Amino acid sequence: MHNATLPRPTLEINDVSVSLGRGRNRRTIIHNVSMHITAGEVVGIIGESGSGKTTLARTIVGAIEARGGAILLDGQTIPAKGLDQQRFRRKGELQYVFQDPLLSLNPDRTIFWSIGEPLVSVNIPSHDEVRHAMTLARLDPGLADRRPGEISGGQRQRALIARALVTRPRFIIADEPVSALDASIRVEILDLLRSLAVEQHVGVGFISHDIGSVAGIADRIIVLYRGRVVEAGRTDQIILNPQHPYTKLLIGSTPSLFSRGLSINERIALKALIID
Ligand SMILES: Nc1ncnc2c1ncn2[C@@H]1O[C@H](COP(=O)(O)OP(=O)(O)OP(=O)(O)O)[C@@H](O)[C@H]1O
Repeated sequence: MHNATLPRPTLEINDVSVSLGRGRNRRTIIHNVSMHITAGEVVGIIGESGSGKTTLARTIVGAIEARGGAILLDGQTIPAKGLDQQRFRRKGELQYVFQDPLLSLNPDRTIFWSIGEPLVSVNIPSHDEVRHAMTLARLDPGLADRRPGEISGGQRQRALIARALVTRPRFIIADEPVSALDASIRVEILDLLRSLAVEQHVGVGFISHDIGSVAGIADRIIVLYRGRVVEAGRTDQIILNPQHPYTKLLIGSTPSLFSRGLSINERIALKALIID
């Protein structure tokens, strides 16, 4: 049921369960997960490898059908399948950024083509729309005619973010968007995602196995463990006063820089010093 007390616009994940695999191998990967993301905030979703982060992300964006529960945008259930779902996805209000830009960008096409592609089903992408998305993603519009192999890894990640931004989404789910990047580029992408939330009022779901990155960018954190939310709260609360043993373990291995009352921007800057 929609929670009437939530501020809007809000993306709500309501008691969602997901089962994957066939026959005897079928098992439940996500167990009754509830969470929400409000426009203008970054919500970190943290968990170790295999905890179900990608499955949850793909379910939120409609690539996997939930077994139970609902996903709502502004109180309206997002259609789980069929034409209604296609119609919803075409509007591009909810976008997904993958970890690996090389897998997501067509190697034979220009960056311009890849960024404009999500618009193709609605209209022919204009130069202005693509340039605007590139500018928002802090990607030099002069790179529009290059192929993915002709730009750097950081630029490719920005191209992927521009591709998500071209439909002017209200929510972006970014799945390990910085894991494959060098430390300094990682910080730039974290800063970019943070700015999209604060300046463009986009709601960002930021998925990572790295508590340092999540703590550097998120307003709130959700801790996923074996497909269940074991802890959720404001970032400083979770970092300074973790309750669940698994969260304690995650935080125990992270330097204590976060416990000194630093602002998010200071944390993002410091992240450059403590990564890896
Ligand atoms: N199509 C599938 N069929 C069956 N099991 C699957 C399928 N996809 C994922 N799983 C299982 O679901 C569990 C969660 O996987 P998922 O990729 O969501 O985790 P994750 O937290 O994103 O991990 P990582 O950080 O390594 O990407 C894993 O045990 C995985 O083996």
